[in-house]
Amino acid sequence: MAREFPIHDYRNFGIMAHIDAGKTTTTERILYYTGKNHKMGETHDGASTMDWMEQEQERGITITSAATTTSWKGRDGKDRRFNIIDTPGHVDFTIEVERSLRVLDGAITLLDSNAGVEPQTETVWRQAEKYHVPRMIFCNKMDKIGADFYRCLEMIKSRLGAIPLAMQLPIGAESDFKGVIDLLEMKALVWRDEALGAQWDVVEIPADLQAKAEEYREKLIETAVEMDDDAMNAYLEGNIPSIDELRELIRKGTIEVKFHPVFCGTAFKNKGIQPLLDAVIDFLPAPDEIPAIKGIDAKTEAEIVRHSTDDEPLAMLAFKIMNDPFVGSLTFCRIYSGKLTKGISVDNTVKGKKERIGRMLQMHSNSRADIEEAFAGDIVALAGLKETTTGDTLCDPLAPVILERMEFPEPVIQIAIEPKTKGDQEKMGLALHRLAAEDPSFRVKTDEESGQTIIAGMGELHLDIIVDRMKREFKVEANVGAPQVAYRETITRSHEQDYTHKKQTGGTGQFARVKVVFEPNTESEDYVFESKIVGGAVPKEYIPGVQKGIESVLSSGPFAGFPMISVKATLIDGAFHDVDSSVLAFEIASRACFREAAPKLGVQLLEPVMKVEVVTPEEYVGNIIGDLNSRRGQIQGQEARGIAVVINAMVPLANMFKYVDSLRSMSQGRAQYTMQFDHYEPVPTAVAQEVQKKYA
Ligand SMILES: Nc1nc2c(ncn2[C@@H]2O[C@H](COP(=O)(O)OP(=O)(O)OP(=O)(O)O)[C@@H](O)[C@H]2O)c(=O)[nH]1
Repeated sequence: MAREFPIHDYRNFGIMAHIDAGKTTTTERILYYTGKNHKMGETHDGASTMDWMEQEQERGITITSAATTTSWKGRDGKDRRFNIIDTPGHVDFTIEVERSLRVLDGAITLLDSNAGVEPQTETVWRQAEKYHVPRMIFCNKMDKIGADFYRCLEMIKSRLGAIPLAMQLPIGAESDFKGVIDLLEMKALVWRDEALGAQWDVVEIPADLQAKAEEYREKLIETAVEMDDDAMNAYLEGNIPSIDELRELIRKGTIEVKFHPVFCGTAFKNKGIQPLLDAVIDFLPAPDEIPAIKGIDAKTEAEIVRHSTDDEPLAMLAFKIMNDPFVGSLTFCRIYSGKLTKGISVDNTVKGKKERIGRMLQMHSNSRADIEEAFAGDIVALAGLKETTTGDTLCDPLAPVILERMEFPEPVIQIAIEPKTKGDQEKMGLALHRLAAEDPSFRVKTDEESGQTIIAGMGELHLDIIVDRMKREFKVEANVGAPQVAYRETITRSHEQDYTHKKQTGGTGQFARVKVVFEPNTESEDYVFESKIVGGAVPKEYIPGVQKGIESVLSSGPFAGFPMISVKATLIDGAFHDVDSSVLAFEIASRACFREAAPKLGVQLLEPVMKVEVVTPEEYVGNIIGDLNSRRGQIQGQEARGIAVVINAMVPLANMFKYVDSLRSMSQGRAQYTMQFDHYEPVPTAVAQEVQKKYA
């Protein structure tokens, strides 16, 4: 089977919006117009087409597929393939959000034309900015009271620091919104009515808007010609580029993220969607128009690049795992290079495992197609993968590559969690298990002493979102405990300790003597054990007992019971008894030996320190820095990003609880932050004593 569409005719894009801007409505209209839909429904009335799971429809909840494949005819009459990738509504620092942004080549950002750029729009926007995703903007809800296209343009400049390129002007607004002026063609598109699938007439620009249209066309041309010196010089000499030339220039500028074409309409009243789809073809990039994906050779770790073509070896990225009521677990993958055929075996280079490609599906809005083969640029849903989790690379075993080197630091924060009703215990376990499979930075464990379920992750917000998803997606309500910092303990001094364990109460006794030097391991956080026994003072078979004995006592440090890191132990001498010595006796002796030594080792409490990045409008910088200082934070620097300011700081995790709320109130909701674990650092004495009181 050959490929259906050349790669140049693919558009893999997402629709990004804050809650309530109309993402669901717009996506539905797009799916309807792109012809794969047979039914149409409003959101929340129980019949919307994205709600393809029947029980979900009854509850009126939208479950979108991670990616929906459809097509649209360009102005040249030729079909293009669209893969519409779902972007999560929650924008936070979980791995999943980053992944979905990673696999799309371009995006449409929706604005509510009445509200303009809202704080949440800024969040979504900055996230996409980080990944350099080319974006167009659709000012939706032009039919709403208070809708103001021109204010939106202003806010794109002032709030987002971005350059808007108005491609259209609205004709009328609010209940009087009739259609749009196309500033390239200089024609008016007036919709006949508000029904779904309503036609529009292409007419002359209304006289009262002619001057304004000319003014904005000129602005458009001036911005566009900046993309090309020749075009600019020609323009300065009075030569206006042709419409096709302008399209090329705008395409270039959009793909290079120099500016953002802006459109307007109302998804709800079915106006303006089709021109937006034309614009996806005209201005958003095909997979072969963005920089090739980088990776490393799984064997040599040398950097390699994979281009968007079928001719290179297979390489794809798993970006989302979804549970499907019919097929079970589905792994959504984007193929970056090469071909994928049903039945072949591929390498999961991150896990070091093989996977067999069984059932392969392409998801449409209300149907799914079994496919035998897929190509570079495609997004496929694979059923029955066993080992693969979000973020893994699957590839040709003969050309092993890791597309993205992600290191997952140990979780630094944990909370105890229990279901609100006892009956939900099993459901909760299942839900947590699924969520952990999707997100490698999230862990679940059972506390051996208390039997409690403990969830651990990268931060408070991370765990909040997990609990929230459990409620929304798995219908399990849970009570959660207070978040706890994952402290560590270490030693700061060396000491040599001699210890003899002797127990002789009739029958076989126990005997072991060990002499151990304990010292800080300055090389790493690991526990290192070495034996310097010569001449059989401690027979070889007992030495693993010594190593194990010390290791077991390190899991709960003497200061407050936290795991110990960076300890080196060297066995230098000892003694044994022919009959009474055993591995167990040496284990017991070594444990006691460490306990005895502990008071002389200068045990110290360590806390996780987070690398925090705050992105904020300039006016809040002073307050935010002051607040970070009061949290024992150390400011590393600040820099401009667009019109926003990025503040970098190192802050102890213990002082970052509820930071999201403080930041929100300090900045009227306009600043965002991300944080990740950076290193462990000694806790100041006063704070350490508090911790000791609480935990020891
Ligand atoms: N007046 C007007 N209302 C709209 C338009 N588009 C969407 N809406 C309404 O806005 C509300 C939110 O629309 P959704 O499509 O559910 O928005 P969403 O962004 O998916 O929202 P969440 O699912 O909550 O994230 C719904 O009541 C829609 O009917 C529009 O063009 N005009």
